[in-house]
This record gives sequence, C-alpha cells and structure tokens, in this order.
Amino acid sequence: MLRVGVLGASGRLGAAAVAAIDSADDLEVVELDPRGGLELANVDVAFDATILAASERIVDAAVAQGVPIVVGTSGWSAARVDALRDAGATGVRVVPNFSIGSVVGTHLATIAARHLGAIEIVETHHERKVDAPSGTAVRTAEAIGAVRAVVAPTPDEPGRGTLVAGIPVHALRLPGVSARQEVILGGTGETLTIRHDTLGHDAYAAGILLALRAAAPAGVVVGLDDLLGLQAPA
Ligand SMILES: NC(=O)C1=CN([C@@H]2O[C@H](COP(=O)(O)OP(=O)(O)OC[C@H]3O[C@@H](n4cnc5c(N)ncnc54)[C@H](OP(=O)(O)O)[C@@H]3O)[C@@H](O)[C@H]2O)C=CC1
Ligand SMILES: O=C(O)C1=N[C@H](C(=O)O)C[C@H](O)C1
Repeated sequence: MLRVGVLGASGRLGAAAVAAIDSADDLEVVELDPRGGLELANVDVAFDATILAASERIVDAAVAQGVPIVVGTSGWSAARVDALRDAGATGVRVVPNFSIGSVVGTHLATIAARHLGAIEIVETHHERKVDAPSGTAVRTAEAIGAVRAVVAPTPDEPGRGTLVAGIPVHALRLPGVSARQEVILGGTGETLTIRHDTLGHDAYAAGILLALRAAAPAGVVVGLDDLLGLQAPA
C-alpha cells in the first residue's frame, strides 16, 4: 500500500483526491493538517491541494524530508518552478491540471501555435475560485510561448486581458461552470478554437492516480505530459 498524505482534504480538489485514492486498492489516504507541523514521516508520497502560500511551505517540507510530492495547487508559474529547481529540489511533480483532456488540449495548442501566430486564451471557472488567471491558462500560455514559431503583435492595454508569455488571458468567473478553457488561434480568414470542458471534479481522478503512482521524479517535473507520452513539438 502506498500511503498518500493529503494536504487540503477539506477542499474541493482535496476531496476529489481522497475519493480517487479511496477507490484504489493500492493507495491509502493519510489526511494531514496543512496548517500543522508538516511531519511527513508516515507517508510515502504527499498530495498538495491548498493555496499557493501554503503550497510553497508544504513543498519545502516534503523536499527537506525526502518525500515525493504531487502538487495540484495553482500558482506555480515557470519562474517559481525554476526557482525550486535552482534550489536543488527533487521528487516534485507540479500538475496544473489533472484532467487528461485538459493536458491533451494544452498539448494540441502547442502544436497549433507553430502555425497560427495570433493566440488568446479564455478561461472560465466556478465563482468560488480564488485565483486568476487559472494555473492551467498560465501553464498553457507558457508552454505555447516556449515553442511558438510565429508571433503576431499582442496588445498590452487595459481591458485586453492579462499578458502571460505574451498571450492575452481572459478570466471569467460564473456559477454553473466547473472549468473551461478555450485557446483561440487566428490566421488569415480563419480561426481555430481548442476548447476543453471540465464537467465535475471526478475529471481529476485519473490524472491524480497517474501522478501518485508514478515514480518520484528526478528534480521538478511540470504536468503529466511525460506520463502520457506527449512531447513538446520540436
Ligand atoms: N491541478 C488541478 O487539476 C486542480 C487544481 N486546483 C487548484 O487547487 C487549489 C485548491 O482548490 P480548491 O480545492 O477548489 O480550493 P478550496 O478552497 O476548496 O480548498 C482549499 C484547501 O486549502 C486549505 N487552506 C486554505 N488556506 C490555507 C492556508 N493558509 N494554509 C493551509 N491550508 C489552507 C483549505 O483548508 P480549510 O478548509 O481548513 O480552510 C482547503 O482544504 C487551487 O489552487 C485550485 O486552483 C483545483 C482543481 C483542480
Ligand atoms: O480552481 C479550480 O477549480 C481549478 N483550478 C486549476 C487551475 O487553476 O487551472 C485547474 C482547473 O482548471 C480547476
């Protein structure tokens, strides 16, 4: 049995993780207090589903204690991940989105971005989400920015969204929605929209289990792409 220490079990993502772990024969939940002393001796792997300020402290504790950790909390930008790497952290997997469809959607966007230069992202979430833009949108923009061949001029003006890696990101918060992301690419006389809808938190179960069962990464890994055989376009 793999003992999974869940931090943030009282929250929406934490509850989804507990349900997924409970459904698996090879995993066992150990609920941990994210505001407590962060003693991880009794767990084989930690799962973080809190807020960024707590997440940074939790990751530091896991790294210091040599316990692999899967981070679901949003806010781990490329700059923060780089800082973690520079500090020599290992055994950390930061997953902006556990939904398999979302991971594939972001990958498809990186392929499309090689060919269409004008790109904007619209992300829509439930009204209780505290952070904006979403971690998934930030990750998608950063992944596109890393491989983008053609770059159309992007506006940096009030009312045109938040620029992430040069891509305007627009955040909507509405009741009735769980999570949605649209990457809209424009070319001459055409647009391409890559849209993903998360209909409920059960969408995260497969990705959560995949990440927890994977071997501890050497260093700091972002996303599930390596576990799904997805490689960044050359
Ligand atoms: N990677 C992914 O696929 C997904 C990521 N997320 C991300 O996960 C994070 C959590 O989202 P969600 O579950 O909806 O949020 P919730 O508000 O439902 O849960 C937040 C959790 O964090 C805990 N918490 C809040 N403040 C602190 C603090 N200062 N110190 C320690 N723990 C704290 C809460 O505990 P308490 O109840 O005691 O306040 C609660 O358990 C967000 O960043 C969200 O964007 C969400 C869904 C999917
Ligand atoms: O808060 C949420 O709900 C979600 N947060 C993550 C994000 O910020 O991208 C993942 C998913 O979109 C749901």
